[in-house]
Amino acid sequence: MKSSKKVELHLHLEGAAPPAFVRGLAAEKQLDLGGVFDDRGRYRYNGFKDFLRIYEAVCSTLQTPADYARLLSAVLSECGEQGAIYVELFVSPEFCGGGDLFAWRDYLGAMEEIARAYALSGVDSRAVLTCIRHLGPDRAKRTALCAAETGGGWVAGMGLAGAEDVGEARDYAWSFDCAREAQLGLTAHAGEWCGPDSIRGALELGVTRIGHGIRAIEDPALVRYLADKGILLEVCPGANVALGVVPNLAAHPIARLADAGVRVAVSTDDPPFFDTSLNREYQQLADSFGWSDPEFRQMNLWAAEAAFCDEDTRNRLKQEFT
Ligand SMILES: O=c1[nH]cnc2c1ncn2[C@@H]1O[C@H](CO)[C@@H](O)[C@H]1O
Repeated sequence: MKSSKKVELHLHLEGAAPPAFVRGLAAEKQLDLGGVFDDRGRYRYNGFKDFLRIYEAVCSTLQTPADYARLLSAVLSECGEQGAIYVELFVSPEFCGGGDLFAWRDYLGAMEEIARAYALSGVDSRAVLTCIRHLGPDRAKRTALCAAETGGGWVAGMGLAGAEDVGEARDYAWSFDCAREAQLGLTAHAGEWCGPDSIRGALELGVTRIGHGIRAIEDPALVRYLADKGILLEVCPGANVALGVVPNLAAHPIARLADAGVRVAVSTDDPPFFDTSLNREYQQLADSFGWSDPEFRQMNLWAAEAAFCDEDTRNRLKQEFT
């Protein structure tokens, strides 16, 4: 498992920031992060809403394009250690210059330079610009404009994350239409905290992938629909267990969804928050469901097919898993 190549489609850039890295930035900037860390230096939070709060405290240490370049370098380095050959990162212009297009271009330029260097060493990546649901539809429009204006290269998609129970997916239709017209790939978080209707709402935005989506399992007609349409679920089992969406991995619906013909691909979401890594996710799936090389190859092939990259990259990735 350890050295096998992997595609990861659901990784929040700030959520992948190692605690030591964030402590270093806070010290440099003389920021007091208060209760962000526990006494062993790990991120501390109590439930999902508190997780979102701590996430934003972590983001407060990331203040310049250079900070984001260093973060991306640390994250892609770890992705490489875990065997990732292609990664899609959720990046939010709201955190990179407050949603302003000109500021975002500076952050993007700094990150693209790092992404190019890692691609040359075998860890290719793309960014999925992510609207933050609990900041509301007007702020999301700014992300959509950043995505539309800077899409086509490293910026390959747009997504929606944050508090899933705030508003309706259709509130974000303008932003998703804007991104679609700019030919970006589309994904949205749904069916992590809210039920099958949240997934139906996300599908109305025209997404080809769902972030999490695991509560589809409660609705057999929806499961059939996802399978028939080839909608891929970006599943993060360790995150779901850590946040208490499912009680343990054995109870996780990933295997039942895959058995029902739904395309699933495993990711780590926010690995240091959830004490996980890609290798750990694979190992735990192997232990819980008896998955081995054939299942992992299939999953990575689905991920390659659903990736928001150009066709040359897709074909190269697919060759790795066929
Ligand atoms: O597991 C998750 N579920 C929902 N939202 C998340 C998760 N992890 C991070 N974010 C949210 O994504 C945005 C940055 O990409 C942040 O708003 C963060 O709170």
